[in-house]
Amino acid sequence: MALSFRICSSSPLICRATLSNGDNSRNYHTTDAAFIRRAADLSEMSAGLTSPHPNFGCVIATSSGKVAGEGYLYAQGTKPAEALAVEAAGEFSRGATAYLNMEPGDCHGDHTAVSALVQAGIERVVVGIRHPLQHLRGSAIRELRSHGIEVNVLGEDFESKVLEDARKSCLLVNAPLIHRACSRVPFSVLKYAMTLDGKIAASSGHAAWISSKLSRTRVFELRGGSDAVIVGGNTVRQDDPRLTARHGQGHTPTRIVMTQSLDLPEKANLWDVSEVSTIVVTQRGARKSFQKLLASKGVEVVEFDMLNPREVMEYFHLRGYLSILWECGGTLAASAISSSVIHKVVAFVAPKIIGGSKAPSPVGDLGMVEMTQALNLIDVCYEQVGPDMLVSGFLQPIPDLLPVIPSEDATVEIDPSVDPFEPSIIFFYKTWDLYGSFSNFSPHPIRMPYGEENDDYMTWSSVEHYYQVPHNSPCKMVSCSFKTT
Ligand SMILES: NC(=O)C1=CN([C@@H]2O[C@H](COP(=O)(O)OP(=O)(O)OC[C@H]3O[C@@H](n4cnc5c(N)ncnc54)[C@H](OP(=O)(O)O)[C@@H]3O)[C@@H](O)[C@H]2O)C=CC1
Ligand SMILES: Nc1c(N[C@@H]2O[C@H](COP(=O)(O)O)[C@@H](O)[C@H]2O)[nH]c(=O)[nH]c1=O
Repeated sequence: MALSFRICSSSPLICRATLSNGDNSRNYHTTDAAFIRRAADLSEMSAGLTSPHPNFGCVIATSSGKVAGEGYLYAQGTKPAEALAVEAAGEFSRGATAYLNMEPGDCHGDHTAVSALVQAGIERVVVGIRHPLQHLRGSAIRELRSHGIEVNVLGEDFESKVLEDARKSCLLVNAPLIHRACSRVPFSVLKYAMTLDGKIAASSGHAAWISSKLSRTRVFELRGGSDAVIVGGNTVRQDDPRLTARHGQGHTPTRIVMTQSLDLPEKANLWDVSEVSTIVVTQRGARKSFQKLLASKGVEVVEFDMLNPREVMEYFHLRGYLSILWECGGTLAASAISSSVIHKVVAFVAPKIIGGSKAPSPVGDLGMVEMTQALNLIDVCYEQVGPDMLVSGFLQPIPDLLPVIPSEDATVEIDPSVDPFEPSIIFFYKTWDLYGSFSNFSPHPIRMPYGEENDDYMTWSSVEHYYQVPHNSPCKMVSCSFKTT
């Protein structure tokens, strides 16, 4: 059975989906699957810009299978995909079906997405996946149903191979958020370019360039879709990289350098933070004078008692980072894989041979001695990019939301033996949780009275800014009158 999209320019309808042969229920599933996939594709158009929110896409289709309107969330804080789609569809929304790659995050009293669908007269909503965050999960679906709208969730209300594939595309476009919901580290992708004989540089360390220009543009896109790019100290010394996204649009990720020695050059492209910030993570106490030099250039230095990929990733998870692109050499890559923080691998293989028994390879020592120990990638994809072959796959599967996160109605205590009010346990607010505005890293400002008898108020950009105020400052907290905006 085939589904085709035909462009129609004479009306606000964008295109028409037509089905050929097959029985009705299969047609029904195929249509739903195709529109859900389209919603997932749309949602990915703003990858990197919506973080820490998910990528949302919405397609409004009439009962005759015509697309009446489409929308996707452009960036954090902009109009929801659902509102844009019903605006585009206009009167065609009445009685239509809305396809959403993900249940809307009906967050902190903001009902814009649900209201837009209800007010537009949508009759049925098909949802690819429920919202992965526990406190948002199920609320929008319940709200829509309370307005008499039929809501179908893929994998819950009906199942078939074609719908399962569509659901998978919804999991893929929001893999970073789903990992956030289920683990304590950001979603990490290890990317490298290697020659056909498996080298990521010549034995001299020279690596510019292995992959083609077209492949490197794809890398810029990957960077643009990530919250941060990370390299090891040796890559900074060898390559003096910029690590910017230069594909001409969108977001540029934070650059992170992981170095134990802090033995880095005084001048480097990464120390130019005029357009993008750089964070250097290092061992506590390493080269204090160099730390000062970096700070004077505007580079943030974060010291760790135990500098290893897991500690570093847990730290960036707490800072709200959703996705990290590892562009390091084999030494750090091996350490990151061994620490189980790499979820996906993206390799550009160039049809070149450089040779050299000492030339570096993409992954250093993992301590494996037999081929049976090799890590097998799953969901592997192959794509030709110019002269190169792009091979990608997952080292860890995307957690399946169905069994891992129960719906809000069926929520049970994860560990009933842990009492959240036990005094010895400290719980930190996270930006994406309920009351996330109290997190140190939330961008919400806080406002405090300046003194006991003074009507003046001081405002700090975030809780972290407030924390940085010296304890003996007259600005210190005198009463607990938090006002978050
Ligand atoms: N073709 C490609 O895609 C790429 C090629 N390259 C090439 O690879 C070569 C560099 O490879 P490589 O030396 O492996 O570089 P890495 O980027 O892996 O850097 C290794 C360094 O990372 C730092 N580090 C911090 N913590 C750890 C840890 N827990 N485990 C391991 N390392 C840690 C150390 O820095 P420190 O010594 O400062 O303490 C270490 O020396 C260069 O020739 C470069 O051109 C690099 C990236 C991609
Ligand atoms: N040599 C090599 C790559 N090398 C990676 O790209 C970094 C340089 O980035 P930039 O300075 O922003 O252009 C370098 O430090 C290393 O991490 N990448 C690739 O896609 N293909 C290549 O052939």
